[in-house]
Amino acid sequence: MWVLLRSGCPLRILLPLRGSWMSRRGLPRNLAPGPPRRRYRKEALPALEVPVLPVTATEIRQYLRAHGIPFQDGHSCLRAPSPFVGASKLKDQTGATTSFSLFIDKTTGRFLCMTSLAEGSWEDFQASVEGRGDGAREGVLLSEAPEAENSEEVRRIWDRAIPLWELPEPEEAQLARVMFGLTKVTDDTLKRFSVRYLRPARSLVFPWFSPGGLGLRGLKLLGAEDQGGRVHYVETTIPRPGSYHNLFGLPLINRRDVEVVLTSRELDSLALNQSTGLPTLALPRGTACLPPALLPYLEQFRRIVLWLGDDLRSWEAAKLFARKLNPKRCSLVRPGDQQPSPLEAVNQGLNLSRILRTALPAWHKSIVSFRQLREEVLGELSNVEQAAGVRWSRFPDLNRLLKGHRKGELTVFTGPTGSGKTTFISEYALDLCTQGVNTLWGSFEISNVRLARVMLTQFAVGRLEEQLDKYDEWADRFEDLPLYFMTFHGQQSIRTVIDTMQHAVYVYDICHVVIDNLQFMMGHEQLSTDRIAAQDYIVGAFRKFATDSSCHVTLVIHPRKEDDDKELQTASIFGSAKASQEADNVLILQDRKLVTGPGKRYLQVSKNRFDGDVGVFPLEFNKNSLTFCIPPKSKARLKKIKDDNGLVAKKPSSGKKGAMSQISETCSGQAPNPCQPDLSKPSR
Ligand SMILES: Nc1ncnc2c1ncn2[C@@H]1O[C@H](COP(=O)(O)OP(=O)(O)OP(=O)(O)O)[C@@H](O)[C@H]1O
Repeated sequence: MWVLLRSGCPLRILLPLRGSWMSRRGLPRNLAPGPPRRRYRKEALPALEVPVLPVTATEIRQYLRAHGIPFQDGHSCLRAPSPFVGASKLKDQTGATTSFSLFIDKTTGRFLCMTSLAEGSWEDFQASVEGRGDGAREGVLLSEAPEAENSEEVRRIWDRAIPLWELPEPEEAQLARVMFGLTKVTDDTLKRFSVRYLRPARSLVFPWFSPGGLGLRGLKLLGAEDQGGRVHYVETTIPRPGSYHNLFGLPLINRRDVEVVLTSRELDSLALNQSTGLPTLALPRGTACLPPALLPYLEQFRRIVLWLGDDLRSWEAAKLFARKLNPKRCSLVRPGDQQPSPLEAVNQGLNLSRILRTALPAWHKSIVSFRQLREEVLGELSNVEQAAGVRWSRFPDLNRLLKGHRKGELTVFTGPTGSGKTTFISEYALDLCTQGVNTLWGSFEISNVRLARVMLTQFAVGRLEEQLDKYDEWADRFEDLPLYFMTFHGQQSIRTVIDTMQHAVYVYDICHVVIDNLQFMMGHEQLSTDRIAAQDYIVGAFRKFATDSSCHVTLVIHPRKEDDDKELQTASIFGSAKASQEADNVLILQDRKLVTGPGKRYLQVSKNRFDGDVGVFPLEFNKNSLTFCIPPKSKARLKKIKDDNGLVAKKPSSGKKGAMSQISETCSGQAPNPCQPDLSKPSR
């Protein structure tokens, strides 16, 4: 595949840790290519590539009309004649015209020519239309996409893999079928989808063919491990997940097909296609994301059924993806006892066509009745744990209070100047990110390089300065996290920041945005009343974004200047009471070093809209790894706080009186006196 020079930005995903028989890239050691080549990039960090001026669908239409370019309006793209196809190529093998083979994404303006596979940004397209260099107009494409460098490796693995039924030992084939749950999937189905088996890695191999059957672009290896009676699947892709854009099953789609079922796993697609005969496609990275680069391939379908899995996460992903695909053509299969994942349904002997008929339309008007909501409410009630969100692995006490990290919520985080807010929130977000929560960082105060250094240290749980030989290993793993950084530094307008966040949600399926900190969007208002009004407006904008985009926003806000020895409360957040009213959660990093000695902090949850549990727990700081943990020998433990007067629960009880016993919630809801936030520290 070829891309224009300015196009493309990396996508990232967490790969599960691999067993020792795997090389660093997850391939069997005897198949791994020689010493790892180090790729140098202009941008070391996965910074968000946001168009300078975001384009709207109306502007794209106006531009095309103004330049006399005919177009057709599609579900998520506009179709136009491609300037990247020579006249001789305008007929494909079936003789049909391919003159409208350019797909322009209505939200981002990015284009893809389905015939030549040229792609680029809206600016690239305009430049080519106006003949402004890049050679794009003449179809001279400037650089080779990175996956080409993997082609040898891909070919080598593919050639060593064989169809399951050609395995010499029938027992081995049977074992593989059992491990992958394929006992009811026929050889015919595996053959149709060109699935092979790689013996040394004991993995299924799913190919990624170029559209039009032009060759092999990549592979996905699926290994299965037995973990105490449960099968744990391990995926490895070539190229890396960020560039792995395979819609598995695409070669089997006929250009006249108008309906398709989207699944999150290749195995589900096999099962569905076999038992219903319907066209099926599997998403490249499951429920983690639907990259817009795939949307052109889905334009031909008038109806898309999303059957992504059997849990609440799959359901939420299905709703998000339907927005991108145009909800009016989407239906969703709701997870439930009688509606497991497609492969499981086949194995249980269920009727998959009947399940597909129960799919719910994704689109409804802005007013809904309980009848439309009842299925969703049932979903939440029967998956209580998942409804509570993703749980932190490093902060069990946070799970006890907040229960988890949920989409669509707004968390306000505050703490005294220099108390470690950035350091803590970095670990708090990293923890979620390592569990697959696609995260976008807006660090306006400290540079992205410095932030990434803190995060990498926290990720490796130790100082990398002293073990530079391990740097590449950790950096490789870190690079695979679904983590992005906005490139802003210093003051920014809220409009630009929200536009960037919207772009990131669309392109990278971001579920968590961290803004450090709000004061950098406040402009230069001098009067305190203007500052309060500006902050209220900004908080309102983030609140609306979180709800509308079903994305969690964590917003760091400085406290008002108060006496150093006074504890902070909800009312200490700078500005009016709007921030705490709009927030679903309020977290305060209490800096009680005077009482507890250096390094010790307390995290207080002073508002929790999900279930009302508030409380406080101690955190100990490790200066080497820049991480926080619960002090091992401390008698002070998590305390749930009922109200100003008393505790409702504590586990186990605290020893000392003092440190935490006075901390109590005083969420008065009254606007505190406006005064300046503590912005004494300059940007770093
Ligand atoms: N509990 C702690 N004990 C001692 N040092 C800490 C602790 N937490 C963080 N630090 C260190 O203090 C410094 C400042 O931390 P950080 O930037 O996270 O604070 P902050 O509250 O975000 O600051 P600001 O108010 O300027 O935004 C960092 O060098 C960090 O490593």
